[in-house]
Formats: sequence, structure tokens, C-alpha cells
Amino acid sequence: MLKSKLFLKTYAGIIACVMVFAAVSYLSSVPWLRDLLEHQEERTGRVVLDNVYELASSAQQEILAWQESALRMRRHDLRNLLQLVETGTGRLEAQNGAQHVNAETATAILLESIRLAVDEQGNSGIDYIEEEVAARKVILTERLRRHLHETRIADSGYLFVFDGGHEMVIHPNPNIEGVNVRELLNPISNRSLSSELMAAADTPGDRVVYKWDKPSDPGNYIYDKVSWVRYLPAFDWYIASSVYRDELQRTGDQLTARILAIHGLILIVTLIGAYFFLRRIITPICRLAETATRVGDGDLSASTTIDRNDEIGILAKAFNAMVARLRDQFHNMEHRVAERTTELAQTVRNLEDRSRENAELTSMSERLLSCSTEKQVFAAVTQTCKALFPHDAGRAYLVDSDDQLQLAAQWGNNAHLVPEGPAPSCTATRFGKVQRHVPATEASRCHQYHDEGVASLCIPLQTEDAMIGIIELIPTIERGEDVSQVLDNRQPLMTTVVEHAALTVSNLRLRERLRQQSIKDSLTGLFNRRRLEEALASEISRVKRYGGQVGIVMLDVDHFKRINDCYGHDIGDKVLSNVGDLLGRTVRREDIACRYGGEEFTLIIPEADTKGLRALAELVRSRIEAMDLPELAEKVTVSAGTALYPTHGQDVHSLLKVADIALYEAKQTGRNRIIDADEVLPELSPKESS
Ligand SMILES: Nc1nc2c(ncn2[C@@H]2O[C@H](COP(=O)(O)OP(=O)(O)OP(=O)(O)O)[C@@H](O)[C@H]2O)c(=O)[nH]1
Repeated sequence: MLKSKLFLKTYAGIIACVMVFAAVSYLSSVPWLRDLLEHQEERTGRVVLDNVYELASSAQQEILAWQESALRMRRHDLRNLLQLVETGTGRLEAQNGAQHVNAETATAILLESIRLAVDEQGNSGIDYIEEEVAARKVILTERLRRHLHETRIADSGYLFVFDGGHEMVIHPNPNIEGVNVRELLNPISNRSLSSELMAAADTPGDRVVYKWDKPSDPGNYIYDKVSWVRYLPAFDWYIASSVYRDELQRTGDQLTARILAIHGLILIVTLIGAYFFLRRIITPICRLAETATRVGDGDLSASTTIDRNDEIGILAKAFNAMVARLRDQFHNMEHRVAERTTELAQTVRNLEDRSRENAELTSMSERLLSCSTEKQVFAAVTQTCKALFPHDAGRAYLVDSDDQLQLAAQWGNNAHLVPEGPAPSCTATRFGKVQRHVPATEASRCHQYHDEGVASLCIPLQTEDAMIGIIELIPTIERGEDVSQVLDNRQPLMTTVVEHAALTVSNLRLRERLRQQSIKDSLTGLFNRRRLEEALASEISRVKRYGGQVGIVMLDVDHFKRINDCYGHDIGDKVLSNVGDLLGRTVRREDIACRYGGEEFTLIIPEADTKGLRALAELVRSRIEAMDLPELAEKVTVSAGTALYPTHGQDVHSLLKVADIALYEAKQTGRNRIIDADEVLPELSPKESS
């Protein structure tokens, strides 16, 4: 709590506000109140003085009134006395007239009358009045003294009376009464204090301020005293008050102390109250902040334990609800991320599978490119299928020349398959469409599978113009696996494999066809001159390596131009075709019969000797001559020249040239005959060993 910046700032703010308020209220009220109370005390002191003055004044009035009354009575007595004197005088005149009293006697009688009158007046004389006035003044003085002794201004302030002669009449200190205080000086002005008091009496600012000592600090004239003075003229009295100024200010001081105490108390109460108030406000805010920090650090299990029925409680509940929602969202997000991760992993696995499959397909494509036979193609297919579907089995069938499916390759465990392969009624066979067999499904029941649990995928090897075979995949179905799903998974990849295989087989077949076309003569079905030269070169190489001989027979149809001319080109072609056919049938398997060009033919006879070569040439010639062509009215004959490698030539062209020379010789010497190279070029023939 005390570590909370919010608390410290707020608390410091409250303390500052309270202190400022206290200072402002103190400064704005206390000096004013002190002045007010001092004036009030002064006024009270002044009222006391006025009351004493009024008292003395009324007593003075009473004495004066009594004196007036006494004097009035005295005047009345004097008038009575005058009347008495007049009466006495009259009586005296009468006696005088009657008794003839002399003047001295008359005067004595008159004085005696007056004495008697005065004696009758007794105590009502002037002396009595003055004495009575003096007595009354003494009584007044005494009564005033008692009163003044009982009267206090503030704590120790008092009143005193001195007369115009500076003599102290009444003073709380009896020792000073009767003392002339003229010489008592004001320490400030250094003038007679009594004179200053007299001067100030009953003036507008009728007070005198001076320094005086204190009973507790005698002789030290540093304490302010204030005196007010009023003059009582009848008695020539100066009634004055004297009070220490600090006593006048004491009430203000006490009030100041009390205000300070109240302010202090308010401050303490405020501090304590503010502490508990802020604690109540800031403690939950601190908890909220701590919880928010934990949430910010990722701890979504954090929650405030604030249970209050106010705005902070509402805030805490809203915060908890917000965190709970965030937690739910986070968990949902984590769940979704986990799902996405799983999907991603699956995708990666799929991609890896696809990549592996692509690599296998690429590898298969490379292998297929290097295939020169269909057997190699199906070996590559088998290898690829084993790699792609290691747990599956399969077979490959090729359509033979009789349109029958013949097993070309197989892999995996095919024990459950019937040996004869797909039936002609199979959709894959009949329509060249993918055939799926899902066990226990009536629509796809395949006759091959006696086991109802075997699933299969038959994909036709389809070229542009024909169905050349079928590849059949028998997947291993795990327990609980959906067969259709498994077939769906296998079908695209397997289709690609089959398409590659079909394309390769198709290419091989096309290549073979093109090769055949490039080396064969279309009219006779024999090899053409190009193939002749290749084959002869090959045979010469073989003889060079392994020894032996190669014989060639060069044949030319005699007078073929005449046949063309007489029977037409078609008949000429037929003659050529028949000659070619005969040559093909006459030579051995290892011999090569070629159409050299036009009506010329050449036979390559490996491992031939002069004799055998001549015999073969003769056999051919005789069979051609024996040919029966109904369109012709004449026999077809051929002339031939033979030559032997290495006897008559060291290479293809020299050998052919020698044979051609022999042929030419046969033509020149009558046609329908055989001429050996030895006959035309005896210098080339081997010398007979003698
Ligand atoms: N029908 C047909 N005629 C061909 C073919 N190739 C070449 N010829 C013809 O064969 C004839 C060959 O004639 P020549 O070279 O004079 O030889 P020849 O008439 O047989 O005479 P000799 O060889 O001396 O017996 C030419 O008229 C060619 O037009 C072909 O493929 N079909």
C-alpha cells in the first residue's frame, strides 16, 4: 500500500491541500480574531473604567446634591435667622421705645438674640456641611477603593485614582496611596507618567501606552502596558486603568492556540481519515493494477478478488469478465492454432508425401526415358509402385498381337489373384476406363477376387489410339479404413504412373515402328540400303574383332525396265515384292536381305566362304527364275556378283564396289548368272597354296 505511487501522490496531495487550507484559514482568521479580541478586551477594560467612572460620578453627584440640599437648607435657616433678627430687632425697638434702652444694651440684646437663633440652628451650620461632604467623600473613596480592589481588567489589570496634585488616592498597592507620583516616569517618553495620563484624560485617543515591569520580573521595563484615564472634575480625580497588553492579547493567544490545536486535530483526523479512505479506494485499484500486470505478462488465470458493491466492485467484475473472455478467446485461439498446426503438419506430411511421390515419379520418368524395351518399362513401373505403395501388390498386363492380356509384371503378394487376370468383360479391358473393386459392393464385384475382402484398382494403359494393357493395384486395407477412400487416395498417383508407363510403351512402340520404317523397304519388307550399310559395317567390325568372313551377294533383276515398260509399274512392283519375299524366305535367320535400291538387292551372309556364298547365290537365282508370275509372259531372272570380306574389300564401300563389279560382269556376260569377285578381280583372290 505504502509503495503505491497513486497512494503516495494522492495522500501527499490531500496533505498539501489540507495544510494549504489550514494555513489560509489560519492566516485569514487568526490575526483578525486576535485584533478583534484585543479590541474587545480593550473595550471591556474601557467599560470597566467607564463603570467606575460612572459610579464615582454618580456618588459625586449624590454628594453634590446633598451639599446643595444642605446649603439650601442653610440658606433657609439664614433667612429664618434674618427674620428672627428682624423680629428681635423689632422687639428690641419696642423695648427700647418702652424702656428706653440705650444703644449698647440694645446691641447686646440683639447679639444675644442672634446667638440664640444661631444656637437654635445648631448643627445645621456651614461647618457641618463641609464636614459632611468630606465625610461622604471619604465614604465614597473607601467604597470606590473596595470596588476598585475587587475590579480586575484581564488577569492582573487594575484601576487607580490620583488627583490633580499627582497624589495617588486609590491604588491596589496601599503603600502607594498618598504618594505623589509626579516623578514616576514613562520609560519610553521619559516624561512623568501621571502627567501623560492627565494629558490623555478624556481625549479621543485617551490612552497611554508605556513600558513597565512585572511583579515576576521587577525592574525590567519591557512589558507593554495600556492605561485609559478619565477625569472627575468635582473631586479633581483622575480615574485610570492599567493593564498589560499581553493580557489583553491572551484571549487571542488562547484562541490562536485553540485554533492551532483544532487545525492540528483536523489535520491528524484528515490524515488518518484520508489514509483509511485512500486505503479503501486505492487497495482495490492496486490489486486491479497487479492483476492487470499479471494478465499483461500472460497469466490469464489472474483474477481480482475484489467483492464490493460500488463502482470499483463493478470495475473489478468487468475486468474479471474481460480477462475471462480473453482467456476463452486465447484458449480458443490456442485450440485453433493447435488445429492449424495439426493441419499444417498434415499438409507438410502430405507435401512430403507428394514430394516423395514426385521424386519417385521423376525417378520413374528418368528410368522410363532410359528404357529401350517394354520389359524394362514394366520393371520401372514395378519399382515405382513398390516405392510408392510398399504394402500394396499389383500386376501389369500387356495386350498381345492376338488382343489377349498377357502378364508382363507383378509385385507384392498376389496370391489371392486368379491366374488368368482380368476378364474380357472387365470395364477397364473393354472401355479403357478405370475399374475399382470395392469388396462387398455388388456393383463392382470383380471375377478375379474370390476373397470378398480384396479391393483393387485396374487402370488401363491407354495410348492415343489403343488400349495396350492394364495395370492393377491391390491396396492393403487396414482395419477400419474406408476402402473407397483408400482407392481414392491411390487412384490419382497410380493413374499418373500408368499414364507415364503407357506413354513410354507407346513411345517405344512408335520408336520401334519408326526405326523399322527407317531401316526397311516398304515395298519388299526387306532392310533398306541404310540398314544394309549399318549391318555390313557391324558384321565387318565383328569379323575384325573375332575373325572369320562376311560374304555379300549383290543381285539385280534382269531387264527390269522392259518389265516395267511391258507390264506396267504395278507389275514391276509386284515382281520386286515377290523377289524380296523370296529372298527373305531363302536366307537364314542370321543373314540379312536388303533392297539396295531400284531393282537391286544385297544379301549379307555372315560366316560365309566363297563356296557357300556361291551356292546361296545360285540357290537364290534358281528360285527366282523358278518364280511363277501369272501376269508375266516371261521368266524373271537375276544376275549376281559375290564378294567376301576381308578377301575382296576392307570396308563396306570397297566390298560393295567389288560385288557391284562382279554383278556388272554377270550382266555383261549374259545375265541370269553369278560372278564371284575372284573371277573379275583375280588379283584380289587369295593365292592357292602350292
Ligand atoms: N516398277 C518399278 N520400277 C523400278 C523401280 N525402281 C527402279 N525401277 C525401274 O527399273 C528400271 C531399271 O532399268 P535399268 O537400270 O535400265 O536396268 P534393266 O532394264 O534391268 O537392264 P539390265 O539391268 O541391264 O538388265 C528403270 O526403268 C527403273 O525405272 C521400282 O521400285 N518399281
